[in-house]
Amino acid sequence: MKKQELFDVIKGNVIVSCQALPDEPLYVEEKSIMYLMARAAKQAGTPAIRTNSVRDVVAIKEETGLPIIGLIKANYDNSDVYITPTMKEVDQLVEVNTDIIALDCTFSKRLNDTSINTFIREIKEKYPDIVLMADISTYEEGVNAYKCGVDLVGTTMNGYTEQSIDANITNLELVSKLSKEISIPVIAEGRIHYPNQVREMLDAGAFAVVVGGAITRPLEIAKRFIDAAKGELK
Ligand SMILES: CC(=O)N[C@H](C=O)[C@@H](O)[C@H](O)[C@H](O)COP(=O)(O)O
Repeated sequence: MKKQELFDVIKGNVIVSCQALPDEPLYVEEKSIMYLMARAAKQAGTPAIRTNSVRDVVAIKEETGLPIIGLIKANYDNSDVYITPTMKEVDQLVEVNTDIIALDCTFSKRLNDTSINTFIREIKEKYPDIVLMADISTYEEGVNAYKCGVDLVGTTMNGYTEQSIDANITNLELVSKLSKEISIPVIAEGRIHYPNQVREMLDAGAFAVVVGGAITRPLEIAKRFIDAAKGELK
């Protein structure tokens, strides 16, 4: 799907993130089962799916035919960045026709101390038509990614990096601030657990909202209920 068409279908909508890492209950070694989560999300009306790994991109595309925001989580020594951290993962996602490629665009330490600006430039040189979603954790990182020419900025990493913990800004505030400053879609993503938060994010300026664990991670969902029974309501 072309960029404008993608933007048209996701605008004002909820994108469901369907992810299960090897240490999670819904990860099955032999075969991806996340396409079943994606099937449910499609029936509910989501216009796009965010997912991790080549096998889930392929399985979910085949099942739903929906556009995919794809990423590959990969850990490297001496690097704090794990969402599509190198060209190797970008190549793999391009190979399976991922519609939007999500990558960490924070200022966290990257492999061989490379800079995010250089990495974005290299990706755009290699794949001029690529649509990139920058997963950021702070306002400054969002503005920087925008200036580097990414197509969308998401608050995915807010609260997960040292610099964002220090910045102490909620996703709602971040969305509001960024959407006033940059002229590309700002996607609200990360710990959106209740439907009313979706409305708040859109009212704050979010172009679209990604909801993951609250829909597709049963362990996380069950734990919230169990914790509530113990008086630990979050
Ligand atoms: C921080 C990180 O690695 N986030 C990942 C990015 O793709 C996913 O594990 C999250 O599920 C996704 O961002 C959606 O967020 P939430 O599951 O909170 O709705």
